[in-house]
Amino acid sequence: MAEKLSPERRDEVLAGLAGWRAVENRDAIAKSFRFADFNAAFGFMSRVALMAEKMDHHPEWFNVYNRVEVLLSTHDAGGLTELDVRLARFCDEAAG
Ligand SMILES: C[C@H](O)[C@H](O)[C@H]1CNC2=NC(N)=NC(=O)C2=N1
Repeated sequence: MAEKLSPERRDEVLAGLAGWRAVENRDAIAKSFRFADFNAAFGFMSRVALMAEKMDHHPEWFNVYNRVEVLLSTHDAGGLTELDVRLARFCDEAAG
């Protein structure tokens, strides 16, 4: 199982991930993505979903029309791990 990030690594990760923020009262990161329309938002979600399955690491997310709120945390570890960092980077790539 992946290990929780050290406080130092957590700070470093947050500084390096544009638009991602620490979630209050939870060891997790979140970002709000906005797209041109629902089609673009759902395309993004499809790309992330396929990667999430491959990684066996899944986002918590919420979609309304062109907006996708993504929250990442490793449930098995009870907090942030390198798996979340990897999926966050993929989300940024998949958003274009
Ligand atoms: C049983 C299964 O492997 C686990 O529930 C996986 C699936 N996807 C997961 N996704 C996330 N974000 N965290 C997990 O701990 C996790 N665990």
